[in-house]
Amino acid sequence: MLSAYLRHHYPRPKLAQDTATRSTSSTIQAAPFKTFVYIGTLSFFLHPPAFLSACKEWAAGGMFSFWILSDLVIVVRGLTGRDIFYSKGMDFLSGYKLLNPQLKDFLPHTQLKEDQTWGPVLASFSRTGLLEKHYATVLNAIVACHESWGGQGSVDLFKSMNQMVFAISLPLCGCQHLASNPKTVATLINIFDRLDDGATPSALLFPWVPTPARVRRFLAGIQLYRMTKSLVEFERQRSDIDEEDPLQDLIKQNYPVSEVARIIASILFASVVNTANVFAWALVYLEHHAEWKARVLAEVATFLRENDLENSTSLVNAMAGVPLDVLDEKLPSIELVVNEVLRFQLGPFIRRNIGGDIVQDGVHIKNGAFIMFHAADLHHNPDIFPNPDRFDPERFLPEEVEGRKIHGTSFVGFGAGRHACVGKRLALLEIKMMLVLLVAKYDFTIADETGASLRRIPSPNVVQLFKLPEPERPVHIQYRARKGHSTY
Ligand code: HEM
Repeated sequence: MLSAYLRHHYPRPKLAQDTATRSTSSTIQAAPFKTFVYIGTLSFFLHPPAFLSACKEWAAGGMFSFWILSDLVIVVRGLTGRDIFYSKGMDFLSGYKLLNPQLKDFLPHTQLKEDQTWGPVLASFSRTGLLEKHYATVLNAIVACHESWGGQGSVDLFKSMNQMVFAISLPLCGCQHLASNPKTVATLINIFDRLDDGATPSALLFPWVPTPARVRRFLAGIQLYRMTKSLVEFERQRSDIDEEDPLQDLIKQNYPVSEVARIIASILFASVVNTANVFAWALVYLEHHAEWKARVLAEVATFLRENDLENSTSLVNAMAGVPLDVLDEKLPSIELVVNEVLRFQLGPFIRRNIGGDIVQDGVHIKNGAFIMFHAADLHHNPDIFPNPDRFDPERFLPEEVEGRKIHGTSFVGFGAGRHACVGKRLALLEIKMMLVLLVAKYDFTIADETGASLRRIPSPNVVQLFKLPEPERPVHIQYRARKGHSTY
């Protein structure tokens, strides 16, 4: 009711003179939105993705700006926008902190020096050396999920992939001790669901109001702190200390427990949200494009055969013996599909300009302003990706990528520039492991929640701006163990 009232009183932006009380004093046209001194542009908070797409339509390819509380956000567009966004002097974290209340609470609080970032600490958790060390544990975590599915049935695809990636990520985040107990894993998943719940920009409004979702998040935070505290105490007493262990590193540097909890939480968020949803979307797109499904399955069959995994007495043991480099090189088609999924589904990114005023192509961005750039400005640009609505993973064949270099950075599925994703290799390896074990054990199809085949690719439900969305309606994976499948 409230949102209907607000929409009635503050309708979609129209092409008109700015009525905002503040002006950007730049050459970027300030959006003609109702702007409130203490809130900013109200319609942004009601439904951020809908607001942004309405603005894009309104601004017809041009740049526009709006207010979040007392901060100006400039949406930079096109290739000029890309150049501004990926230029020097852009702060990565303060942008996400501005808009994502969940991050605001869960990013480390320790003050860093001017030129420091959390990147190296976070990157230390995504070293593939860790994956090598925990290879068998990761494979066993996938198998444990399959065992909970049984030989035949149907489960919610996005939910179960989230559970699977969560279980894989725990040992890689230094929580191998917690990962070994399925009950603890279930509790942690529940904590993260509650932390994620209600993590929309609207939570920035009236943050003092204790809505049920906020109370749940608060309690989940305390529970996570307690679990991390016992983890840190356990790790402190361990005698078999491993020099390469990033959690041990943090403990040695005497980070407070609350800070360790926040670092582990941010790593788990970074590694789970995108990896799980990308893999789930990839299976959905494959279901819709039979020729690609056949191609991916054929590659897995060849991989199993070439590595003598087909008739192994224990697939997990045999697969743990396949070097990660081999996994990197093989199964190229699923990588092409993952890139194409990201090209379709990725949303906006945000930064804060802390490097002084910028003037480029007549656009003036003041120091301190936030800037947003939508991946679609590159990914759906027909000059860069001809016929952009067509699903065509071959766009990512090496020769095609080479041909696009004349455009500069054209694909940002794993980010670009100084904040490119540190977990890309890890994510692709995890996706390949999940794919191989899935195909080795099951025949599967993707269906809607009633069990009917998908007639079209489901619409994404874009609730959070910086997270790969899930579909509007649940999608299921229907599976049946293959006759004579490899034993785990
Ligand atoms: C398919 C899965 C993944 C996708 C699509 C993905 C995508 C991205 C993108 C687009 C960015 C850049 C964001 C920006 O420019 O604002 C990024 C950054 C980052 N990603 Fe990923 N990511 C994935 C998996 C992972 C995993 C598994 C980890 C960790 C273990 C991870 C850790 C990070 C970190 C720490 C950054 C920030 C780097 C920095 O601060 O410089 N990501 N990722």
